[in-house]
Amino acid sequence: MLDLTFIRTNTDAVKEAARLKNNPIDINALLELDRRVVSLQQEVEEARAQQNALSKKIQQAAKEKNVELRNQYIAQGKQLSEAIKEKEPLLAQLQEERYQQLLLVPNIPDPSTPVGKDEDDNVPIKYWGEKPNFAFPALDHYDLMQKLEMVDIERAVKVAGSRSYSLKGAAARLELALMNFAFDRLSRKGYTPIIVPSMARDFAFVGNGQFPKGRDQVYEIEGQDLFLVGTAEVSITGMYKDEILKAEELPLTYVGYSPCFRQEAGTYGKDTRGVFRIHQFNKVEQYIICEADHAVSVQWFEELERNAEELIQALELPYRIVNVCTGDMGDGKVGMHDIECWVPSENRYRETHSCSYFHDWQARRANIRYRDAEGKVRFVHTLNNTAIASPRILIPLIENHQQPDGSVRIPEALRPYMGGQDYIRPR
Ligand SMILES: Nc1ncnc2c1ncn2[C@@H]1O[C@H](COS(=O)(=O)NC(=O)[C@@H](N)CO)[C@@H](O)[C@H]1O
Repeated sequence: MLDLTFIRTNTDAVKEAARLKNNPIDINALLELDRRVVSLQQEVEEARAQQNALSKKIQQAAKEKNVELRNQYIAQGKQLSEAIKEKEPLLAQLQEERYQQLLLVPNIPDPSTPVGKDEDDNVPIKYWGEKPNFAFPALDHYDLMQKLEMVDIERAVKVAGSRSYSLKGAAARLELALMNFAFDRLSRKGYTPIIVPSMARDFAFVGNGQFPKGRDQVYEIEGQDLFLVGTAEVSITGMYKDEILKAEELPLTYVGYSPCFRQEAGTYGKDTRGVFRIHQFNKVEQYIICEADHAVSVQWFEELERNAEELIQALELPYRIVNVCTGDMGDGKVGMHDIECWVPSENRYRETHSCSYFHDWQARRANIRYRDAEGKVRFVHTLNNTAIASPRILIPLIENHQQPDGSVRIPEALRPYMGGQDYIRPR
């Protein structure tokens, strides 16, 4: 959410941001509604002020035993309270409408963000690693996982419907190994490990930016104010709602973990093979709450990205980084980079990580503030990046490290988390 004063005084910049982000919000209508709220607010406040003045006059008239005048004032007072009683519900309704519209206003993208319509317009900014050159007929992740008895989709679909899966054998161990590997590396950097609720209340999704717009992607728990999170990011943002942190407590650096649940509405027929796009997965998440300073946010954005690169390089996976364009980045982001790992079977890079910074767009929605060095209360800045999301990461991991004999090499960095195992071999 943006500050209303900012929208009033930077209307063109906000309209441009909405245009660039394919956001249909009508800023003129919002400002018209805002003007109605402000003027109605003034009317109610004036009426209240008159009421106060009147009550003093009533007391004065009573003191002077001027019954005539006192009754006149009392009658005026009655008219005023009638007027206020009629205006207040309308004011409350217009304020709620204005708030709901404010939630739909996008953040202003950083000038370094490429202008574009969708992911095809994202701009590659870095490549790392040698793509494997297989001297044998390489298999895709699903064939490999089936041959190595690492997955059971049929029975999972029987239990949970489409886009479900079970990880078996080495894949089940790989997932936990990867989660631990990510937790270890980030804890060593001083990030606080935290395993957060995967169910959260409505306000956490509003604060994070998933509601109201992305509601169709979220599973709801019938009859309760509880929804399944699509990312630990939602729970961490919600944790700090309405808090005022001390400057010396910042930055908060979390390495979070949660199962993630996503409806994937609108992706029918996309990535239906294997485990690329599923309804439930596990993710280790990097999350930062820092002071409200652009340069500080950019520093953390760069650190979060470097952390993920370190993990991917340790897994020996070729990847590239793309600067996500305005049309693909979503409402809340100021800047966003996706990391895409090489998937040999598709002969292209596929997204495995997403790194974003928001300035105070989330903090304003979740009302997360801090008292700065001068004692001024300000909204914090928030950022997040994927550390490891599985089973998505298993796809490049298994495909890139497959061997001519059908085995899969486990990268050195991961072996300590796999009981020292070096290869996954067919039985
Ligand atoms: N439906 C899905 N199936 C499998 N993996 C997914 C799915 N949706 C997202 N992911 C994985 O989770 C990563 C992060 O998801 S994201 O929506 O892009 N970004 C976030 O959730 C942020 N909180 C950063 O992690 C993706 O890059 C991808 O690796």
